[in-house]
Amino acid sequence: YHWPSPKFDALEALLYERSPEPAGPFLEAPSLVGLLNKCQPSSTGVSVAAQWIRFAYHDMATHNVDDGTGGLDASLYFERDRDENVGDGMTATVFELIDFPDKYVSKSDVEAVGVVLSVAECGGPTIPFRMGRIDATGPGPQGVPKPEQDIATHIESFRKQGFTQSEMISLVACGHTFGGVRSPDFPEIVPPPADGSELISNFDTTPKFDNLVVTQYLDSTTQNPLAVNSNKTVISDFRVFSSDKNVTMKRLAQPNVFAKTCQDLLERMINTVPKGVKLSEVIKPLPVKVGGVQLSVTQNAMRLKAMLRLATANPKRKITMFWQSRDGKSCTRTACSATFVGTNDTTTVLTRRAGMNPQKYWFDTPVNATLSASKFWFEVDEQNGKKPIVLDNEGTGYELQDRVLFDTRRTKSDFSEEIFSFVTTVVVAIRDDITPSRVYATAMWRKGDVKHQTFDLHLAEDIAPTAGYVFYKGDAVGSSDFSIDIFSVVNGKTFVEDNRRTEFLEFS
Ligand code: HEM
Repeated sequence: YHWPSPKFDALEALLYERSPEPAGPFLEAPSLVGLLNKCQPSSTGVSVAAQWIRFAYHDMATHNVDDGTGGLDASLYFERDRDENVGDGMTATVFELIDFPDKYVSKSDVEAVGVVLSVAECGGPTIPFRMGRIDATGPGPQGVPKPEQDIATHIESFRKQGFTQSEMISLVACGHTFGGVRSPDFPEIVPPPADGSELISNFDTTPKFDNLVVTQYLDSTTQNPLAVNSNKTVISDFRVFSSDKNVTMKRLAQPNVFAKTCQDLLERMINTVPKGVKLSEVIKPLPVKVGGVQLSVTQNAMRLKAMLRLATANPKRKITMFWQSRDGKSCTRTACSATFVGTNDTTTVLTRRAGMNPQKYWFDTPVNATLSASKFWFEVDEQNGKKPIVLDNEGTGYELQDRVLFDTRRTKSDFSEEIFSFVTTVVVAIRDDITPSRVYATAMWRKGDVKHQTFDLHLAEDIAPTAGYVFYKGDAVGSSDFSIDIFSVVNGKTFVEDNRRTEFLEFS
Protein backbone atom coordinates (compact mmCIF):
# COMPACT_ATOMS: atom_id res chain seq x y z
CA TYR A 1 0.00 0.00 0.00
CA HIS A 2 1.29 3.39 -1.04
CA TRP A 3 -0.14 6.84 -0.10
CA PRO A 4 -2.40 8.05 -1.56
CA SER A 5 -4.72 5.52 -3.16
CA PRO A 6 -7.91 7.57 -3.53
CA LYS A 7 -10.53 4.87 -4.10
CA PHE A 8 -9.14 2.51 -1.48
CA ASP A 9 -8.62 5.40 0.98
CA ALA A 10 -12.18 6.64 0.57
CA LEU A 11 -13.76 3.23 1.10
CA GLU A 12 -11.41 2.38 3.94
CA ALA A 13 -12.50 5.63 5.62
CA LEU A 14 -16.19 4.88 5.11
CA LEU A 15 -15.68 1.48 6.71
CA TYR A 16 -13.33 2.32 9.55
CA GLU A 17 -13.55 6.02 10.43
CA ARG A 18 -16.14 8.08 12.17
CA SER A 19 -16.30 11.80 12.76
CA PRO A 20 -15.86 12.75 16.41
CA GLU A 21 -18.89 13.33 18.61
CA PRO A 22 -19.33 16.13 19.41
CA ALA A 23 -17.71 17.53 16.28
CA GLY A 24 -14.03 18.25 16.75
CA PRO A 25 -12.19 21.40 15.70
CA PHE A 26 -11.08 19.87 12.40
CA LEU A 27 -13.12 19.76 9.25
CA GLU A 28 -14.29 16.23 8.71
CA ALA A 29 -16.93 14.96 6.37
CA PRO A 30 -19.87 13.41 8.21
CA SER A 31 -19.26 9.71 8.59
CA LEU A 32 -21.53 7.02 7.21
CA VAL A 33 -21.36 5.04 10.46
CA GLY A 34 -22.54 8.07 12.46
CA LEU A 35 -25.87 8.05 10.60
CA LEU A 36 -26.65 4.63 12.05
CA ASN A 37 -27.04 6.18 15.49
CA LYS A 38 -25.44 3.09 17.10
CA CYS A 39 -28.42 0.99 15.92
CA GLN A 40 -30.83 3.00 18.09
CA PRO A 41 -34.17 3.48 16.35
CA SER A 42 -35.40 7.07 16.03
CA SER A 43 -38.17 8.43 18.26
CA THR A 44 -40.68 7.22 15.66
CA GLY A 45 -39.20 3.72 15.71
CA VAL A 46 -37.31 3.97 12.43
CA SER A 47 -34.10 1.93 12.24
CA VAL A 48 -31.59 3.35 9.77
CA ALA A 49 -29.71 0.05 9.76
CA ALA A 50 -32.88 -1.82 8.77
CA GLN A 51 -33.60 0.64 5.97
CA TRP A 52 -30.10 0.30 4.50
CA ILE A 53 -30.20 -3.50 4.60
CA ARG A 54 -33.60 -3.63 2.90
CA PHE A 55 -32.38 -1.14 0.30
CA ALA A 56 -29.33 -3.26 -0.58
CA TYR A 57 -31.43 -6.42 -0.71
CA HIS A 58 -33.93 -4.85 -3.12
CA ASP A 59 -31.10 -3.61 -5.32
CA MET A 60 -29.51 -7.06 -5.41
CA ALA A 61 -32.78 -9.03 -5.69
CA THR A 62 -33.12 -8.54 -9.44
CA HIS A 63 -29.91 -10.46 -10.13
CA ASN A 64 -30.37 -13.28 -12.62
CA VAL A 65 -27.91 -16.16 -12.25
CA ASP A 66 -29.01 -17.54 -15.61
CA ASP A 67 -27.57 -14.69 -17.64
CA GLY A 68 -25.40 -12.93 -15.02
CA THR A 69 -27.29 -9.63 -15.19
CA GLY A 70 -28.26 -7.38 -12.29
CA GLY A 71 -27.12 -7.51 -8.71
CA LEU A 72 -25.85 -4.85 -6.35
CA ASP A 73 -25.44 -2.15 -8.96
CA ALA A 74 -27.49 0.83 -7.72
CA SER A 75 -30.12 0.17 -10.41
CA LEU A 76 -32.60 0.63 -7.54
CA TYR A 77 -32.03 4.40 -7.81
CA PHE A 78 -33.93 4.14 -11.13
CA GLU A 79 -36.53 1.65 -9.89
CA ARG A 80 -38.04 3.49 -6.95
CA ASP A 81 -41.45 4.04 -8.52
CA ARG A 82 -42.17 0.27 -8.74
CA ASP A 83 -44.67 -1.18 -6.28
CA GLU A 84 -42.08 -3.81 -5.26
CA ASN A 85 -39.89 -0.98 -3.93
CA VAL A 86 -42.40 1.13 -2.03
CA GLY A 87 -41.59 2.61 1.32
CA ASP A 88 -40.47 5.73 3.14
CA GLY A 89 -37.40 3.78 4.22
CA MET A 90 -36.21 3.70 0.61
CA THR A 91 -36.56 7.46 0.21
CA ALA A 92 -34.74 8.11 3.48
CA THR A 93 -31.91 5.79 2.44
CA VAL A 94 -31.39 7.58 -0.85
CA PHE A 95 -31.01 10.88 1.02
CA GLU A 96 -28.64 9.38 3.57
CA LEU A 97 -26.35 7.52 1.19
CA ILE A 98 -26.19 10.05 -1.61
CA ASP A 99 -23.59 12.24 0.12
CA PHE A 100 -20.93 9.57 -0.05
CA PRO A 101 -20.29 8.40 -3.61
CA ASP A 102 -17.91 10.43 -5.71
CA LYS A 103 -15.85 9.87 -8.80
CA TYR A 104 -13.91 7.11 -7.05
CA VAL A 105 -16.65 5.54 -4.95
CA SER A 106 -19.71 4.02 -6.62
CA LYS A 107 -23.19 4.24 -5.16
CA SER A 108 -23.31 0.46 -5.03
CA ASP A 109 -20.06 0.25 -3.03
CA VAL A 110 -21.58 2.74 -0.55
CA GLU A 111 -24.70 0.55 -0.30
CA ALA A 112 -22.51 -2.46 0.44
CA VAL A 113 -20.52 -0.58 3.09
CA GLY A 114 -23.90 0.43 4.54
CA VAL A 115 -24.81 -3.23 5.03
CA VAL A 116 -21.45 -4.06 6.65
CA LEU A 117 -21.72 -1.11 9.06
CA SER A 118 -25.40 -1.72 9.86
CA VAL A 119 -24.84 -5.35 10.79
CA ALA A 120 -21.76 -4.53 12.91
CA GLU A 121 -23.30 -1.52 14.68
CA CYS A 122 -26.29 -3.68 15.59
CA GLY A 123 -24.03 -6.32 17.16
CA GLY A 124 -23.92 -8.73 14.22
CA PRO A 125 -20.89 -10.41 12.66
CA THR A 126 -18.12 -8.67 10.72
CA ILE A 127 -18.88 -9.00 7.02
CA PRO A 128 -15.74 -8.79 4.88
CA PHE A 129 -15.93 -5.91 2.41
CA ARG A 130 -14.54 -5.86 -1.13
CA MET A 131 -14.78 -2.80 -3.36
CA GLY A 132 -15.35 -2.43 -7.09
CA ARG A 133 -19.10 -2.47 -7.70
CA ILE A 134 -20.10 -0.60 -10.82
CA ASP A 135 -23.28 1.46 -10.99
CA ALA A 136 -25.96 0.73 -13.57
CA THR A 137 -26.89 3.58 -15.87
CA GLY A 138 -30.59 2.71 -15.96
CA PRO A 139 -33.24 0.45 -14.42
CA GLY A 140 -32.99 -3.34 -14.52
CA PRO A 141 -35.80 -5.90 -14.73
CA GLN A 142 -38.49 -6.27 -12.05
CA GLY A 143 -38.49 -9.18 -9.63
CA VAL A 144 -38.13 -8.20 -5.95
CA PRO A 145 -40.22 -10.68 -3.91
CA LYS A 146 -43.52 -9.35 -2.57
CA PRO A 147 -45.43 -10.62 0.49
CA GLU A 148 -48.55 -11.63 -1.42
CA GLN A 149 -46.68 -14.00 -3.77
CA ASP A 150 -46.86 -17.76 -3.25
CA ILE A 151 -43.97 -19.88 -1.99
CA ALA A 152 -43.17 -21.37 -5.43
CA THR A 153 -42.67 -17.84 -6.77
CA HIS A 154 -40.37 -16.99 -3.85
CA ILE A 155 -38.29 -20.15 -4.27
CA GLU A 156 -37.85 -19.41 -7.98
CA SER A 157 -37.09 -15.75 -7.26
CA PHE A 158 -34.31 -16.67 -4.79
CA ARG A 159 -32.97 -19.31 -7.20
CA LYS A 160 -32.54 -16.54 -9.77
CA GLN A 161 -30.79 -14.42 -7.13
CA GLY A 162 -28.41 -17.35 -6.56
CA PHE A 163 -29.80 -18.84 -3.34
CA THR A 164 -31.18 -22.31 -2.54
CA GLN A 165 -34.43 -22.78 -0.66
CA SER A 166 -32.65 -23.24 2.65
CA GLU A 167 -30.50 -20.16 1.93
CA MET A 168 -33.68 -18.24 1.13
CA ILE A 169 -35.10 -19.10 4.55
CA SER A 170 -31.89 -18.05 6.24
CA LEU A 171 -31.44 -14.83 4.27
CA VAL A 172 -34.99 -13.70 4.99
CA ALA A 173 -34.42 -14.41 8.69
CA CYS A 174 -31.07 -12.55 8.60
CA GLY A 175 -32.78 -9.53 7.00
CA HIS A 176 -35.85 -9.64 9.17
CA THR A 177 -33.92 -9.54 12.43
CA PHE A 178 -33.91 -5.79 11.67
CA GLY A 179 -36.80 -3.35 11.44
CA GLY A 180 -40.37 -4.07 10.51
CA VAL A 181 -43.36 -3.16 8.39
CA ARG A 182 -44.83 0.37 8.22
CA SER A 183 -48.56 1.00 8.26
CA PRO A 184 -48.56 3.86 5.72
CA ASP A 185 -46.62 1.79 3.18
CA PHE A 186 -48.28 -1.59 3.80
CA PRO A 187 -51.76 -0.92 5.24
CA GLU A 188 -52.88 -4.39 4.16
CA ILE A 189 -50.20 -5.89 6.44
CA VAL A 190 -50.18 -3.38 9.31
CA PRO A 191 -53.56 -1.65 9.53
CA PRO A 192 -53.09 2.07 10.26
CA PRO A 193 -54.08 3.05 13.83
CA ALA A 194 -57.47 4.75 14.17
CA ASP A 195 -55.88 7.98 15.42
CA GLY A 196 -54.16 8.44 12.06
CA SER A 197 -50.65 7.93 13.46
CA GLU A 198 -48.06 5.76 11.75
CA LEU A 199 -47.16 2.38 13.13
CA ILE A 200 -44.06 0.26 12.58
CA SER A 201 -44.73 -3.33 13.48
CA ASN A 202 -41.34 -4.95 14.09
CA PHE A 203 -40.31 -8.45 13.03
CA ASP A 204 -38.95 -9.20 16.51
CA THR A 205 -38.65 -7.49 19.87
CA THR A 206 -35.18 -5.89 19.48
CA PRO A 207 -33.60 -3.58 16.89
CA LYS A 208 -30.34 -5.57 17.28
CA PHE A 209 -28.88 -8.35 15.20
CA ASP A 210 -30.02 -11.47 17.05
CA ASN A 211 -31.94 -14.62 16.24
CA LEU A 212 -35.13 -13.63 18.09
CA VAL A 213 -36.90 -13.49 14.73
CA VAL A 214 -36.19 -17.23 14.56
CA THR A 215 -36.77 -18.30 18.16
CA GLN A 216 -39.94 -16.23 18.59
CA TYR A 217 -41.27 -17.80 15.40
CA LEU A 218 -40.41 -21.30 16.64
CA ASP A 219 -41.93 -20.81 20.10
CA SER A 220 -45.00 -19.06 18.67
CA THR A 221 -44.49 -15.81 20.58
CA THR A 222 -43.67 -13.93 17.39
CA GLN A 223 -45.50 -10.72 16.52
CA ASN A 224 -43.84 -10.60 13.07
CA PRO A 225 -46.61 -9.17 10.85
CA LEU A 226 -45.35 -11.25 7.91
CA ALA A 227 -45.66 -14.44 10.00
CA VAL A 228 -48.84 -13.94 12.03
CA ASN A 229 -51.56 -11.86 10.49
CA SER A 230 -55.30 -12.03 10.07
CA ASN A 231 -54.61 -11.31 6.40
CA LYS A 232 -53.28 -14.72 5.34
CA THR A 233 -52.31 -13.48 1.88
CA VAL A 234 -49.37 -11.52 3.28
CA ILE A 235 -47.76 -14.04 5.66
CA SER A 236 -44.77 -14.59 3.39
CA ASP A 237 -42.33 -15.02 6.29
CA PHE A 238 -44.49 -17.84 7.63
CA ARG A 239 -44.60 -19.53 4.20
CA VAL A 240 -40.84 -19.06 3.68
CA PHE A 241 -39.78 -20.11 7.20
CA SER A 242 -42.01 -23.22 7.23
CA SER A 243 -41.31 -24.25 3.63
CA ASP A 244 -38.82 -27.01 4.66
CA LYS A 245 -40.82 -28.02 7.72
CA ASN A 246 -38.75 -25.70 9.93
CA VAL A 247 -35.53 -27.68 9.44
CA THR A 248 -33.53 -24.54 8.61
CA MET A 249 -35.23 -22.42 11.28
CA LYS A 250 -34.41 -25.02 13.94
CA ARG A 251 -30.75 -24.86 12.93
CA LEU A 252 -30.82 -21.06 13.09
CA ALA A 253 -32.14 -21.26 16.65
CA GLN A 254 -28.52 -21.69 17.72
CA PRO A 255 -27.13 -18.13 17.95
CA ASN A 256 -23.68 -19.04 16.61
CA VAL A 257 -25.17 -20.87 13.62
CA PHE A 258 -27.42 -17.88 12.96
CA ALA A 259 -24.48 -15.43 13.14
CA LYS A 260 -22.21 -17.51 10.88
CA THR A 261 -24.98 -18.23 8.35
CA CYS A 262 -25.92 -14.55 8.17
CA GLN A 263 -22.31 -13.49 7.87
CA ASP A 264 -21.88 -15.76 4.83
CA LEU A 265 -25.21 -15.01 3.18
CA LEU A 266 -25.12 -11.24 3.70
CA GLU A 267 -21.59 -11.25 2.30
CA ARG A 268 -22.87 -13.15 -0.73
CA MET A 269 -25.75 -10.70 -1.00
CA ILE A 270 -23.46 -7.66 -1.26
CA ASN A 271 -21.06 -9.53 -3.52
CA THR A 272 -23.79 -10.46 -5.99
CA VAL A 273 -22.83 -8.25 -8.92
CA PRO A 274 -23.40 -8.32 -12.67
CA LYS A 275 -21.20 -10.68 -14.70
CA GLY A 276 -17.87 -9.09 -15.51
CA VAL A 277 -17.67 -6.89 -12.38
CA LYS A 278 -14.55 -7.83 -10.43
CA LEU A 279 -14.37 -7.12 -6.73
CA SER A 280 -11.11 -6.33 -4.91
CA GLU A 281 -9.40 -8.14 -2.07
CA VAL A 282 -11.02 -7.67 1.34
CA ILE A 283 -10.35 -4.17 2.68
CA LYS A 284 -8.90 -4.34 6.18
CA PRO A 285 -8.23 -1.27 8.33
CA LEU A 286 -4.85 0.28 7.53
CA PRO A 287 -2.41 0.49 10.44
CA VAL A 288 -1.12 3.84 9.15
CA LYS A 289 -3.10 6.25 7.03
CA VAL A 290 -2.66 9.76 5.72
CA GLY A 291 -5.57 11.90 4.61
CA GLY A 292 -7.03 15.41 4.53
CA VAL A 293 -3.99 16.74 2.66
CA GLN A 294 -4.25 20.33 1.46
CA LEU A 295 -1.46 22.71 0.54
CA SER A 296 -2.81 26.25 0.30
CA VAL A 297 -1.76 29.86 -0.01
CA THR A 298 -2.98 32.42 2.49
CA GLN A 299 -1.76 35.98 3.21
CA ASN A 300 1.95 35.92 2.38
CA ALA A 301 2.31 32.33 3.43
CA MET A 302 1.68 28.77 2.56
CA ARG A 303 -0.07 26.27 4.77
CA LEU A 304 0.09 22.50 4.80
CA LYS A 305 -2.69 20.48 6.34
CA ALA A 306 -2.67 16.73 6.75
CA MET A 307 -4.03 14.02 8.98
CA LEU A 308 -2.09 10.98 10.18
CA ARG A 309 -4.07 8.06 11.55
CA LEU A 310 -2.34 5.48 13.73
CA ALA A 311 -3.81 2.20 14.94
CA THR A 312 -3.41 2.62 18.68
CA ALA A 313 -3.60 5.33 21.33
CA ASN A 314 -0.56 6.51 23.27
CA PRO A 315 -0.96 9.82 25.13
CA LYS A 316 2.82 10.11 25.46
CA ARG A 317 3.41 9.73 21.73
CA LYS A 318 5.27 12.52 19.93
CA ILE A 319 4.86 12.91 16.19
CA THR A 320 6.83 15.18 13.92
CA MET A 321 5.92 15.94 10.36
CA PHE A 322 8.83 16.76 8.08
CA TRP A 323 8.66 18.13 4.59
CA GLN A 324 11.10 18.78 1.78
CA SER A 325 11.23 21.95 -0.29
CA ARG A 326 10.15 22.24 -3.92
CA ASP A 327 13.77 21.94 -5.10
CA GLY A 328 14.20 18.83 -2.98
CA LYS A 329 17.20 20.03 -0.97
CA SER A 330 16.67 23.35 0.84
CA CYS A 331 14.86 22.19 3.97
CA THR A 332 16.58 21.56 7.27
CA ARG A 333 15.01 19.22 9.80
CA THR A 334 14.24 22.07 12.18
CA ALA A 335 13.01 24.60 9.62
CA CYS A 336 10.67 22.25 7.81
CA SER A 337 8.98 20.33 10.58
CA ALA A 338 5.92 20.62 12.74
CA THR A 339 4.08 18.79 15.41
CA PHE A 340 0.37 17.99 15.41
CA VAL A 341 -2.15 20.60 16.51
CA GLY A 342 -4.90 18.24 17.62
CA THR A 343 -5.94 14.65 17.93
CA ASN A 344 -9.13 12.65 18.17
CA ASP A 345 -10.21 9.08 18.60
CA THR A 346 -11.89 7.36 15.67
CA THR A 347 -12.48 3.90 17.10
CA THR A 348 -15.55 2.10 15.77
CA VAL A 349 -17.06 -1.31 16.36
CA LEU A 350 -15.15 -2.70 13.38
CA THR A 351 -11.74 -1.25 14.28
CA ARG A 352 -12.11 -2.41 17.87
CA ARG A 353 -12.83 -5.92 16.59
CA ALA A 354 -9.66 -5.66 14.48
CA GLY A 355 -7.73 -4.97 17.70
CA MET A 356 -7.26 -1.27 16.96
CA ASN A 357 -8.35 1.98 18.55
CA PRO A 358 -7.27 4.39 15.84
CA GLN A 359 -6.34 7.99 16.61
CA LYS A 360 -6.21 10.84 14.17
CA TYR A 361 -3.47 13.44 14.46
CA TRP A 362 -4.05 16.74 12.68
CA PHE A 363 -1.30 18.90 11.29
CA ASP A 364 -1.78 22.48 10.13
CA THR A 365 1.51 24.27 9.67
CA PRO A 366 2.88 27.34 7.89
CA VAL A 367 5.31 26.54 5.09
CA ASN A 368 7.93 28.96 3.76
CA ALA A 369 6.35 29.95 0.43
CA THR A 370 9.66 30.58 -1.29
CA LEU A 371 10.82 27.07 -0.51
CA SER A 372 7.36 25.48 -0.82
CA ALA A 373 6.91 21.74 -0.26
CA SER A 374 7.27 18.75 -2.55
CA LYS A 375 6.65 15.89 -0.12
CA PHE A 376 6.14 15.16 3.57
CA TRP A 377 6.55 12.27 5.98
CA PHE A 378 6.41 11.56 9.71
CA GLU A 379 8.48 10.37 12.63
CA VAL A 380 6.64 8.78 15.50
CA ASP A 381 8.29 8.62 18.91
CA GLU A 382 6.30 6.39 21.24
CA GLN A 383 8.53 7.56 24.16
CA ASN A 384 9.16 3.95 25.03
CA GLY A 385 12.93 4.04 24.88
CA LYS A 386 13.00 2.78 21.30
CA LYS A 387 14.08 4.77 18.26
CA PRO A 388 11.35 6.84 16.58
CA ILE A 389 9.60 5.08 13.71
CA VAL A 390 9.84 6.73 10.30
CA LEU A 391 6.64 6.65 8.23
CA ASP A 392 7.78 7.78 4.81
CA ASN A 393 5.74 5.75 2.32
CA GLU A 394 8.59 3.40 1.43
CA GLY A 395 10.93 6.32 0.99
CA THR A 396 8.93 8.52 -1.36
CA GLY A 397 7.01 10.44 1.28
CA TYR A 398 3.60 11.84 0.40
CA GLU A 399 4.18 13.68 -2.84
CA LEU A 400 2.71 17.15 -3.36
CA GLN A 401 2.30 19.37 -6.39
CA ASP A 402 2.26 23.14 -5.84
CA ARG A 403 1.32 24.46 -9.30
CA VAL A 404 -2.43 24.60 -8.72
CA LEU A 405 -3.86 24.79 -5.19
CA PHE A 406 -7.52 24.83 -4.23
CA ASP A 407 -8.28 27.84 -2.03
CA THR A 408 -10.50 26.52 0.74
CA ARG A 409 -10.87 30.00 2.28
CA ARG A 410 -11.67 32.18 -0.70
CA THR A 411 -13.93 29.72 -2.51
CA LYS A 412 -17.47 30.76 -1.55
CA SER A 413 -21.06 29.86 -2.36
CA ASP A 414 -23.91 32.34 -2.56
CA PHE A 415 -27.46 32.12 -3.69
CA SER A 416 -28.03 34.23 -6.79
CA GLU A 417 -31.54 35.71 -6.96
CA GLU A 418 -30.81 36.62 -10.57
CA ILE A 419 -30.53 33.06 -11.85
CA PHE A 420 -32.28 31.53 -8.82
CA SER A 421 -29.48 29.09 -8.10
CA PHE A 422 -26.41 28.69 -5.94
CA VAL A 423 -23.23 29.95 -7.53
CA THR A 424 -19.93 28.78 -6.11
CA THR A 425 -16.98 30.94 -7.05
CA VAL A 426 -14.09 28.51 -7.10
CA VAL A 427 -10.74 30.18 -6.33
CA VAL A 428 -7.36 28.56 -6.92
CA ALA A 429 -3.80 29.71 -6.40
CA ILE A 430 -1.52 29.35 -9.42
CA ARG A 431 2.27 29.62 -9.22
CA ASP A 432 3.29 32.85 -10.92
CA ASP A 433 6.59 31.71 -12.50
CA ILE A 434 4.90 30.21 -15.57
CA THR A 435 1.52 31.30 -16.92
CA PRO A 436 -0.64 28.24 -17.59
CA SER A 437 -2.20 27.90 -21.04
CA ARG A 438 -5.51 26.92 -19.40
CA VAL A 439 -6.96 26.59 -15.91
CA TYR A 440 -10.24 24.72 -15.72
CA ALA A 441 -12.31 22.62 -13.37
CA THR A 442 -14.85 19.84 -13.42
CA ALA A 443 -17.47 19.89 -10.69
CA MET A 444 -19.49 16.77 -9.91
CA TRP A 445 -22.82 16.88 -8.12
CA ARG A 446 -24.13 13.70 -6.58
CA LYS A 447 -27.50 14.74 -5.19
CA GLY A 448 -30.33 14.04 -7.60
CA ASP A 449 -28.95 12.98 -10.93
CA VAL A 450 -25.17 12.90 -11.16
CA LYS A 451 -24.18 15.98 -13.08
CA HIS A 452 -20.84 17.24 -14.29
CA GLN A 453 -19.93 20.77 -15.22
CA THR A 454 -16.60 21.79 -16.73
CA PHE A 455 -15.74 25.47 -16.69
CA ASP A 456 -12.70 27.70 -17.18
CA LEU A 457 -11.07 29.77 -14.44
CA HIS A 458 -9.58 33.18 -15.21
CA LEU A 459 -7.14 35.49 -13.51
CA ALA A 460 -8.89 37.12 -10.53
CA GLU A 461 -7.97 40.82 -10.75
CA ASP A 462 -9.57 41.48 -7.36
CA ILE A 463 -7.29 39.13 -5.40
CA ALA A 464 -3.80 40.46 -4.77
CA PRO A 465 -0.96 38.12 -5.73
CA THR A 466 0.91 36.80 -2.71
CA ALA A 467 3.75 34.45 -1.82
CA GLY A 468 4.63 33.74 -5.45
CA TYR A 469 1.07 32.92 -6.44
CA VAL A 470 -1.67 34.58 -8.45
CA PHE A 471 -5.33 33.66 -8.11
CA TYR A 472 -7.77 32.37 -10.69
CA LYS A 473 -11.48 32.01 -10.28
CA GLY A 474 -14.53 30.62 -12.06
CA ASP A 475 -18.17 29.87 -11.26
CA ALA A 476 -19.88 26.55 -10.72
CA VAL A 477 -23.64 26.93 -11.01
CA GLY A 478 -25.81 24.52 -9.04
CA SER A 479 -26.06 23.46 -5.41
CA SER A 480 -23.07 24.34 -3.24
CA ASP A 481 -22.35 20.74 -2.40
CA PHE A 482 -20.04 19.07 -4.90
CA SER A 483 -16.61 17.61 -5.45
CA ILE A 484 -14.25 19.18 -7.91
CA ASP A 485 -11.12 18.47 -9.93
CA ILE A 486 -9.05 21.51 -10.86
CA PHE A 487 -6.55 21.41 -13.73
CA SER A 488 -3.75 23.72 -14.72
CA VAL A 489 -2.05 23.12 -18.06
CA VAL A 490 1.58 24.25 -17.99
CA ASN A 491 3.91 23.63 -20.94
CA GLY A 492 1.69 20.83 -22.17
CA LYS A 493 1.64 19.12 -18.76
CA THR A 494 -1.53 19.02 -16.66
CA PHE A 495 -1.36 19.47 -12.90
CA VAL A 496 -4.39 18.41 -10.87
CA GLU A 497 -6.01 19.24 -7.57
CA ASP A 498 -7.93 16.02 -7.38
CA ASN A 499 -11.37 15.43 -5.90
CA ARG A 500 -11.61 18.39 -3.52
CA ARG A 501 -14.92 18.63 -1.70
CA THR A 502 -16.86 21.77 -0.92
CA GLU A 503 -17.65 20.41 2.55
CA PHE A 504 -14.08 21.32 3.42
CA LEU A 505 -14.47 25.02 2.68
CA GLU A 506 -13.47 27.23 5.59
CA PHE A 507 -15.78 30.10 6.28
CA SER A 508 -13.41 32.22 8.30
C1 HEM B 1 -39.74 -13.28 0.39
C2 HEM B 1 -38.87 -12.33 0.56
C3 HEM B 1 -39.17 -11.03 1.24
C4 HEM B 1 -40.35 -10.36 1.36
C5 HEM B 1 -41.70 -10.72 0.78
C6 HEM B 1 -40.08 -9.18 2.17
C7 HEM B 1 -41.03 -8.24 2.51
C8 HEM B 1 -40.81 -7.14 3.32
C9 HEM B 1 -41.76 -6.12 3.64
C10 HEM B 1 -43.18 -6.05 3.12
C11 HEM B 1 -41.17 -5.23 4.46
C12 HEM B 1 -41.75 -3.94 5.06
C13 HEM B 1 -41.08 -2.74 4.45
C14 HEM B 1 -41.50 -1.41 5.01
O1 HEM B 1 -42.58 -1.30 5.61
O2 HEM B 1 -40.74 -0.44 4.85
C15 HEM B 1 -39.84 -5.69 4.68
C16 HEM B 1 -38.93 -5.08 5.49
C17 HEM B 1 -37.62 -5.43 5.56
N1 HEM B 1 -36.99 -6.41 4.82
FE1 HEM B 1 -37.90 -7.83 3.72
N2 HEM B 1 -38.77 -9.18 2.53
C18 HEM B 1 -38.18 -10.28 1.98
C19 HEM B 1 -36.84 -10.63 2.07
C20 HEM B 1 -35.88 -9.86 2.64
C21 HEM B 1 -34.47 -10.15 2.61
C22 HEM B 1 -33.82 -11.34 1.92
C23 HEM B 1 -33.85 -9.15 3.30
C24 HEM B 1 -32.39 -8.92 3.55
C25 HEM B 1 -31.49 -9.84 3.67
C26 HEM B 1 -34.89 -8.26 3.79
C27 HEM B 1 -34.66 -7.17 4.60
C28 HEM B 1 -35.67 -6.39 5.15
C29 HEM B 1 -35.44 -5.39 6.19
C30 HEM B 1 -34.12 -5.08 6.88
C31 HEM B 1 -36.67 -4.80 6.44
C32 HEM B 1 -36.98 -3.71 7.47
C33 HEM B 1 -36.95 -2.35 6.83
C34 HEM B 1 -37.27 -1.22 7.78
O3 HEM B 1 -37.59 -1.46 8.94
O4 HEM B 1 -37.16 -0.06 7.35
N3 HEM B 1 -36.10 -8.71 3.37
N4 HEM B 1 -39.64 -6.86 3.98
